[in-house]
Amino acid sequence: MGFEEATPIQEGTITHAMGGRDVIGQAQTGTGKTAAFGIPMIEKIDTKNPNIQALIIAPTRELAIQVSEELYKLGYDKKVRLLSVYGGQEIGRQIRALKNKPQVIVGTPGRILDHINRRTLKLDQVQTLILDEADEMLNMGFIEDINTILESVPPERQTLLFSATMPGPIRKIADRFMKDPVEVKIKSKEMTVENIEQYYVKATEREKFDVLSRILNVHQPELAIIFGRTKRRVDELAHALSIRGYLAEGIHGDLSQAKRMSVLKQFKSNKIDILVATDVAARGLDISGVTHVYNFDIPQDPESYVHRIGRTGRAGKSGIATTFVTPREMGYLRIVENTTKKRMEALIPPSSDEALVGLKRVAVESLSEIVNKNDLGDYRPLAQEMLEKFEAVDVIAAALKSMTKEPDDTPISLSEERPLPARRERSGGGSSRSGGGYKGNRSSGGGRSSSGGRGGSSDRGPRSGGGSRPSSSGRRSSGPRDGSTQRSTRTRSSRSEN
Ligand SMILES: Nc1ncnc2c1ncn2[C@@H]1O[C@H](COP(=O)(O)OP(=O)(O)OP(=O)(O)O)[C@@H](O)[C@H]1O
Ligand SMILES: [Mg+2]
Repeated sequence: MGFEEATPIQEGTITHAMGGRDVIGQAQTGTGKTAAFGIPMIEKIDTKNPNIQALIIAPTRELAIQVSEELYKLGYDKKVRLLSVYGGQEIGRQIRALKNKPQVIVGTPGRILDHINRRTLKLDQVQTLILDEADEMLNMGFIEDINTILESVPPERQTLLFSATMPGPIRKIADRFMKDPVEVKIKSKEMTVENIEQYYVKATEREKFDVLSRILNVHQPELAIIFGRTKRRVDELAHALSIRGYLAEGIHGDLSQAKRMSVLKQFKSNKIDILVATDVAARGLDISGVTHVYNFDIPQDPESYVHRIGRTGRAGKSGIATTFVTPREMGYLRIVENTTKKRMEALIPPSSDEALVGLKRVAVESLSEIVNKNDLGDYRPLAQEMLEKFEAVDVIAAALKSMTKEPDDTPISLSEERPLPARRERSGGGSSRSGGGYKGNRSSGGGRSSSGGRGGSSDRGPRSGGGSRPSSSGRRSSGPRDGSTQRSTRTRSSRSEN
């Protein structure tokens, strides 16, 4: 795969895992945790044994697909048979594929459970169980599903658990599911990788969009991800950006699986420059070349911030993260900084003149590129003709002028998002969160109709915190990512979300 040396988390965990120990691995985003669990897992597979020998559970469909792609590469020479099972894909096809004796299964909790219930997935020979992003699966309320899945896996298995963040309650999972695990935590001063420059921009809710477009014109990101708080927000932002001429598409949990995959594919192949996303795209996704991450809405908790900005600056590359904060939300900014142990630098929003400078620079770049291609054929005689009439510098200036995309002020409409409830800075840092309650408990989503008026539904899991957290109101959305869906009332269609 062209790797030259092991990353620290790989160096720290592979030997233990090969020795059969249970391992908890924590390291910053983009530092190769997939291969850290993937290599020992693949090494252990007996290719002559037709049974399922390893099960990897990931929180989202996109992640399940991506992890299986990386494992496929790792197991390619050994000819390990691998299958991914996730919601949104036709179950009949998966059932047929399961008959081809895969040895490794990568899946999302809901769909794995579905197959267990249909008796189409036999896990009694599993020797390695891996939980990727275990804390997110807690956030999403998958704890009971995971419990049930674990009952179908032999207790003498090896268990590996990996994530960039490990809030306290994850230890409970470890106590419950793991045997004397080795904990490998790659120590670093900060929770986020050094090669991500981190900025914040103070702007009111009304100013945000124009400030964003000016910043985009100055930054000229090659590939950017913009995070919005709710599904509606993401839809509106993607639409508004398209109106202003940016190549942007939205991705969130209400879109069909086919749409989610096609948007990601377009983004990976540079057909769109900007991916607008809810937290669905925040975890684990490894898209090379993401140069910029924007938090159009500041995330509600520090872990989410860490994962969101970790979509850039991966595998040693550099990246820039910019977080918008409304004046009332400054407390959240401090909470994030206390947790990550890293100060964000204030970014002064560029003026429209400065944004124009950025646009002019783009024109210069594209003109230079055309010159360098040296494919001007019959344009040259026309150029000669013009040069007889005008000064060369004027002709070039005119060309640049006509190529410069003047800042677009086509009106757009964006529903106002209420700021997060005012929250004071807490001392101590660490895994600071409100209400003392951990957000992972599905049944603790009390007070969920208390913040009436906040539009759009969150695309993340349930939250506790005594109703102080924003929650979905009005619109009902499906899927376990929606905190408003109580376990007991969970429908089949919501199950198939994952
Ligand atoms: N030893 C290595 N040398 C160079 N690149 C590597 C190495 N190991 C993994 N990579 C690459 O680094 C990128 C990030 O890896 P990966 O997605 O596993 O990160 P991660 O730690 O799981 O991040 P996250 O916390 O966001 O899930 C991938 O493209 C992967 O192929
Ligand atoms: Mg990962």
